[in-house]
Amino acid sequence: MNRADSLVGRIIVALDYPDAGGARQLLKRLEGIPCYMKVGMELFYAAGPQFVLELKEAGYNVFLDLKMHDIPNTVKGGSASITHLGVDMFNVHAAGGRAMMEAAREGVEQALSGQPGASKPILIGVTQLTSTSQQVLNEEIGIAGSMEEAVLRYAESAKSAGLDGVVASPLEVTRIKERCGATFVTVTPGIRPAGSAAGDQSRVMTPQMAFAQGTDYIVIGRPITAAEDPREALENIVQSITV
Ligand SMILES: O=c1ccn([C@@H]2O[C@H](COP(=O)(O)O)[C@@H](O)[C@H]2O)c(=O)[nH]1
Repeated sequence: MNRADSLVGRIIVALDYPDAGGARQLLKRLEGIPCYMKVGMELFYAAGPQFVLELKEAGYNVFLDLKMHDIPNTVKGGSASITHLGVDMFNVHAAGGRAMMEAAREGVEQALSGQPGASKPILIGVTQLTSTSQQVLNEEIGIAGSMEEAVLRYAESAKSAGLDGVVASPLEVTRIKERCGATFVTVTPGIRPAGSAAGDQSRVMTPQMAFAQGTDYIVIGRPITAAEDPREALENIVQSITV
């Protein structure tokens, strides 16, 4: 496998569509490119577990981005159900606290104990959404201090609960790795190729810079899905990170 191939597998394309039909059209255009696929709330609530299974049958690695945030017992059950689906990665909100994150991990373990040979999904905690700015964090959400401190607190909490990593912006990756270790996985949305609109994202970086910071996975939606030619947009991103 060359460098470009291995990096493509670390690009997660956000399939933010209102139905399976829209997502299938994009998959057709990206056919043969072995990137990760992300199913979030919009698509999952419309197309359900069946679409996740379809992606798995087509051979994709799948990140199920449902950001669970509920009482520990409920999250444990949700986590077990998601693990039964056979996804490769899923997440919970770190804001749910340590007991909730531990329950998520227990849900995974419980599901795997009934499925010998099944592979363990990467379980990650959402720190601060990449749409959240420093001002919103302090003035609306009411968390004092810097964004970096807030993200690092959640990252440490996720690590102590036994999670595999976190979702954060690429701006925080270096400090997360310093604090939680190089193998603690970072998954970073808020990715914008040079010249593309930030939209509702606040903490953004280019794909090339994000990988240079040491991120493990980048998540990209609209710069690909809203492009006139999504395949060309993805190929340009791949080229930008391999030069
Ligand atoms: O902090 C977070 C957590 C998740 N996301 C998700 O990533 C994609 C980003 O899409 P773009 O179109 O590239 O902005 C989207 O599915 C979000 O739900 C995030 O952006 N930030």
